[in-house]
Amino acid sequence: MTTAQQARTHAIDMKSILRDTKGQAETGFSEVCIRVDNLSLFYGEKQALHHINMDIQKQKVTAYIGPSGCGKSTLLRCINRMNDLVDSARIEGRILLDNENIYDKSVNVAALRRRVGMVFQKPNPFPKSIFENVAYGLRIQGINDKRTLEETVEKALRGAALWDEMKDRLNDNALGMSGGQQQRLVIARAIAIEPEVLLLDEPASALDPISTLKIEELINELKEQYTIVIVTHNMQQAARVSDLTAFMYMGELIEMGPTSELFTNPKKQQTEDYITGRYG
Ligand SMILES: Nc1ncnc2c1ncn2[C@@H]1O[C@H](COP(=O)(O)OP(=O)(O)OP(=O)(O)O)[C@@H](O)[C@H]1O
Repeated sequence: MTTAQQARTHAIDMKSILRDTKGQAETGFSEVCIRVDNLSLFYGEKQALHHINMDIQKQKVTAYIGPSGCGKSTLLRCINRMNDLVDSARIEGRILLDNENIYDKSVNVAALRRRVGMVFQKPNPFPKSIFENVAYGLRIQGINDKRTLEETVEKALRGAALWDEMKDRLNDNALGMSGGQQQRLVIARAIAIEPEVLLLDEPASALDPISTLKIEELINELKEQYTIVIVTHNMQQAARVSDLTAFMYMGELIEMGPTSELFTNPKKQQTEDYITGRYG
């Protein structure tokens, strides 16, 4: 197949994914949850994000796509100030969460991270029981009441579609779970403390296709309650799970819009080139 034919086939594939994906057609916008306002980020001298402006809608899934190194994870990590942990990182601009600048000096970063949970590419359960992994966030808040812990763990495991599989194994070590189960456990750990926002950094890239499907189904369910931002390398995945997609290139936000529109009718040539597989 020639490159042009491959690109056309790819575009047709994307259209069928979008057509088959329930709920994708509704582009009704909800309230703004997070406003990224003229955000730039520097690692030392190197500028990794350039004047990003973006609104993230409440209880929608927003996907960040773009070639490797374009700044997707950096931008994601800015939303719960994980970049504070990188000494060389410096930001300019603001990120408003429910209208409050999360970079304001008065902000308590631990409290912010309770409101904005994060799940990484590689599942990172603690070497503890399944129960204690999910209860962890409550315990560090000083909550040790047995009944409260049990209720919360059950609710979080149900929320992460793991309860039925794990209810008889709650005392087993979490490291004995499969990779897909571990990733859902980590999601359960994140939702146990009832954050408002969930940041998912390529949550399925280390998983097999069945576990990936489960994570995608879970994302669809979680958005009823949470605002979700997901970084993904996989455009089909972005098309399947997200309501809105942001395409980034070399630290800039090139285009953002309803996922179905961005994939079928991109406004910028760079977006079109990327989604039709011409680069990246
Ligand atoms: N801790 C760091 N220190 C210095 N530079 C960094 C750091 N983290 C990322 N970068 C650089 O910032 C740029 C953006 O990286 P980032 O990881 O955000 O991109 P990405 O789009 O998520 O990439 P990928 O898809 O490969 O994960 C890259 O040039 C990267 O090398």
